[in-house]
This record gives sequence, structure tokens and C-alpha cells, in this order.
Amino acid sequence: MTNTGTAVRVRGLRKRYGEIAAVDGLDLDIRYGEVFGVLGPNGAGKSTTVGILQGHRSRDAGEVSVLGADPATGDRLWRSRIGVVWQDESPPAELTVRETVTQFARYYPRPRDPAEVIALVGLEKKASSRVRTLSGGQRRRLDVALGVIGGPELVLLDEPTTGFDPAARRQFWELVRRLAAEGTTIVLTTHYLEEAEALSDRLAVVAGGRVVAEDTPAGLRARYGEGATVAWREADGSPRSEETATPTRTVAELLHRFDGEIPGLTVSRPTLEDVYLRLTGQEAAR
Ligand SMILES: Nc1ncnc2c1ncn2[C@@H]1O[C@H](COP(=O)(O)OP(=O)(O)OP(=O)(O)O)[C@@H](O)[C@H]1O
Repeated sequence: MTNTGTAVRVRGLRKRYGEIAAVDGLDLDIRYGEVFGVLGPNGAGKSTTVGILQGHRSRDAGEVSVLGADPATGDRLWRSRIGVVWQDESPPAELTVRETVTQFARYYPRPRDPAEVIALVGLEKKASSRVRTLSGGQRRRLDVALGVIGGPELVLLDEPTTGFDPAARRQFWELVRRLAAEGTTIVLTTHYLEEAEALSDRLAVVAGGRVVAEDTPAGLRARYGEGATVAWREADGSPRSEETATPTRTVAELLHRFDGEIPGLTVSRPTLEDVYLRLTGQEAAR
């Protein structure tokens, strides 16, 4: 097994639920070793896509290859190479963290060391605690521990930090970075733009069941965030602003007109959030 090339390849993926086209011609290329973010608003088709990648949901059309196999026909060995973190997984609440992780390790042909995985997710101090006594964030870390105990090459995380407080979210990001540093390929869906930007090497923006843009976070901003807004105050104090592709020229003209300091001058570039809202057609909702 060489860890170069494409870990996930999707072409023309389609999935309908009755009248709803949940996934509507989606293409993806995810390389080995990268953290790939799938960002999109509610109902964009993210969870459906991840469900298809892990072989949990069927598709209506399209080609899908995950670690070299079609998830629809992936065998047990293939499954053991993929770490799935279920939203609603409920490990036995009366077992301790250590017992739970050790028990799950037995399901895999080449599991990781349970103690090492408990440390990886930052649950060492809770290793002897019963699962039912864990907080929501700690439970989620345990879910990740169970998702990676089999030593997967690819981990699929579907909206992993929904419901987390800001501190728990940051800690979870550290955990994702640690997994990535070990060389694990990670696919992460989120509707938190900040999360996608903080973690992703590359990201796809999904809207209406298809990819509307795909790039690095910086690349997206550069590609779709053209232009700038120049704002200033007129001599009578009234605020003015102008959107322009040539902000330097606008400022030069203002400089000439005011013949000195331009009152209240600001020049701002679109943020990734502006780009995202534009790409997903949510601009008007702001
Ligand atoms: N089992 C299902 N039966 C019927 N419709 C479904 C089913 N699962 C998803 N859908 C619909 O398919 C569309 C895409 O849903 P999906 O859960 O994939 O989106 P998502 O991007 O993950 O959204 P969210 O961010 O809200 O989780 C939505 O309109 C949803 O209502």
C-alpha cells in the first residue's frame, strides 16, 4: 500500500430522497494525508455524501472510490481501514473508558494500542471513569478513540464539533491535527467556516448537492474574494463606500480630492465568510 495519490475519488455522485436531490452531480478528489473539509449550509448534502463514502448509504449514480475500492462492495478488511465516527454511537455506559476502547480494539485485525489511543484523544485522566460519567465533549473524544482504534488510514468526521463550547472545539481541533500529523487522511464536514479554515489543507464548498468551489482556504479567498471596499467620510461627515477592483486607484483619487488625510479611510478585502456566503447563495441572508 503506497500512501501517495488519491484516497477518495468521486465523479458525478447522485442521491435522491423522493423529490429531493440530496447529492446532485458531486465530484471530489481527496489526497492521501490531507485534511479535507467539506463545508456547506444545512441540507447541502454533506452527511449523505459521507454516508456514501463509508458504505453506509447507497447511491443512485456516479463513481466512488475510497482507498481503492467501491464503498458499495467494500469488504471487512476495507472497512477496517476506515475510521467512522458515528454521531449517535452509544458505547456501553457502565464500562470504563479503558474497557470500552480495549473491547473495540478486538474487532480489528491490526488495532492500535488502547492506552496510546486514549492518550491521543486526551482522555488519560478519564481512563478509569465509567462512560456514563463523561461530559458531552469527552464522549465525543471517546467516539473518536473508537473511530481510530482500528488504525485507519482514513477518518471520516461528520460535523464532529456540533454542540461544543468554544474551548471544547479548540481541543478537538488539536486532536484532529494530531491525527493528521500521524499521516491519517481526514475528511471533515462542518458548517463552521472557522473550523474548515483552521483545519483543512483543502476544502470543498458544497451547496445544493454539488461542489461549487474547491481549493485551499487561502486559494478560495484569492480566487473568489477579488476586489475591496474603500470607505471614508465626506467633508460634511457623511459616510461613503465604494466597491472596487482597483482600491489603490480609488484611494489615490480620494487623496487628490481631499488634498491630505482622508477622513475615516478604511480599505477592506472580503473575508472567507463573505466568499462562502456568496458561493452558497446565502449573501442575502446576512
Ligand atoms: N434519510 C433521508 N430521507 C429523506 N431525506 C433525506 C434523508 N437524509 C437526508 N435527506 C435530505 O437530503 C438533503 C441533504 O441532507 P444532508 O443531511 O446530506 O445535508 P447536510 O449537508 O449534511 O446538512 P446538515 O448540515 O443540516 O447536516 C436534505 O434536504 C435532507 O432533508
